[in-house]
Amino acid sequence: FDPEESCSIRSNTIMGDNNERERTFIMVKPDGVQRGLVGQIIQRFEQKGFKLVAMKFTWASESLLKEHYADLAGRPFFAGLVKYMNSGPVCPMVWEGLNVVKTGRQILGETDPAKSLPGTIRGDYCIQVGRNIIHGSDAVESAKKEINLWFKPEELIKWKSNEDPWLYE
Ligand SMILES: Nc1ncnc2c1ncn2[C@@H]1O[C@H](COP(=O)(O)OP(=O)(O)OP(=O)(O)O)[C@@H](O)[C@H]1O
Repeated sequence: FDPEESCSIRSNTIMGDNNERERTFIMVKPDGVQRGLVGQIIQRFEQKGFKLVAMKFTWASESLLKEHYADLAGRPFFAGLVKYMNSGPVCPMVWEGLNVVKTGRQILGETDPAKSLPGTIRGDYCIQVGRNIIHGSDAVESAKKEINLWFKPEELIKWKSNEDPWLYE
């Protein structure tokens, strides 16, 4: 029994070979890591049906974080944001699936945890905007930029999930 072969036969039969879908960049921030929430966060994306394409555990440099948050460089909280994001390791990931950028943001909740509904990650696990435990791309274009910034192309793993035909018509 070759699981890889069985996997590709099933997916090829039902979906064809071009089943690459939208991708988003999700990152557990240093407070999420310190508070032991990496597993819970992964579980929510997995259970929804999204497919993990890349993941690492890293302590991001200030220069990488400044580039990641370049759009916010003029904001008064920028220096504090970079310091917070550089205060410990983070867990950046790439998730794939239909509408994963928009749905991913819904799974995260609002930027400000106080405005996030229970049932969302920020609604359930955190309190303040400056310690909101997770990042998620806000658009398909920014997802592409962020994925390129945090991952090398060879770190994005191509694989076929046996769940595909049970998730998509
Ligand atoms: N008023 C604020 N005070 C402190 N930190 C803030 C404030 N506003 C935003 N931030 C921090 O900057 C991050 C980026 O802000 P942005 O407005 O881009 O929100 P977002 O896109 O929901 O967040 P993220 O990009 O982290 O998913 C927020 O997630 C939060 O950590």
